[in-house]
Amino acid sequence: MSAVLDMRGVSVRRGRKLLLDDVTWTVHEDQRWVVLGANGAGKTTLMQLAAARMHPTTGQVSILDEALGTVDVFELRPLIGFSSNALVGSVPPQETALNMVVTAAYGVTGRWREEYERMDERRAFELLNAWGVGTVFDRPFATLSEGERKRVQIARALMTDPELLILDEPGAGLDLGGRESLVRRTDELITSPTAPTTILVTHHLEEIPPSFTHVLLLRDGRVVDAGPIEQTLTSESLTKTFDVELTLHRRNGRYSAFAD
Ligand SMILES: Nc1ncnc2c1ncn2[C@@H]1O[C@H](COP(=O)(O)OP(=O)(O)OP(=O)(O)O)[C@@H](O)[C@H]1O
Repeated sequence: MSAVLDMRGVSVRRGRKLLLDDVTWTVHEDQRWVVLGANGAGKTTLMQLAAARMHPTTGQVSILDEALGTVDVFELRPLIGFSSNALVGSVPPQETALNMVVTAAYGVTGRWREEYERMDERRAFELLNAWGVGTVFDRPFATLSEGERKRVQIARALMTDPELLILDEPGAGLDLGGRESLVRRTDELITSPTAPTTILVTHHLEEIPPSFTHVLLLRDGRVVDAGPIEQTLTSESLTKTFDVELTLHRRNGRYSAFAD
């Protein structure tokens, strides 16, 4: 089984603050991971490393068999689909939904841009349609609802047909129907034969699609536990992670937790 992502003794320091502390984590090709942790636990920092957007202060990160620090990250990034709110700040006000998706391809096809443009646009449009936002393709991204933006961001993350897909809080700000539809679509996506290896960051257990196989629990930059979801996601591990007495409930492959 080959490792898509491998972190060994990874720490990230900013000033006096240790954002990640001695994290060791391996993600294999056929696995789908959920990352859970309280606000400020280090989840987004961990995803920035996994998406080759940041280097560790100490330790080794290897993505798709390339060691960070020895590889051109601009060659690596198109292989990684990254959906994160961190991206939204850099979107020009008039950028349309279609362009949000199509520009993700330029890293791969920029050299042949003139010839590939129509093909790229077609693919982007198909992805928008697949995620239920085909009708807003010509609207400025900035004017879309939160739910529509989330779907456009996922379509963008899939544009380059990535080998690793990272969804950082894709359900944040969605209403109940939007969340359920996202869970269903994500589940369909990741159980398809051509699905990329997927990592999902969430604050809400209800957002975990049933087909996720593994969980990593993070607290204060350290790994509390990591492993197969059925054994690792327990009332005890959640209580340790969130520092609140929690009881885990599981029904039809979906999860929820409540304070005692
Ligand atoms: N450049 C920085 N300098 C100092 N501290 C930072 C810096 N960037 C992030 N932090 C801190 O590192 C910690 C981890 O941040 P991170 O965004 O990774 O957490 P998170 O688990 O994603 O949180 P949330 O769930 O609230 O999004 C936070 O306490 C944050 O304030």
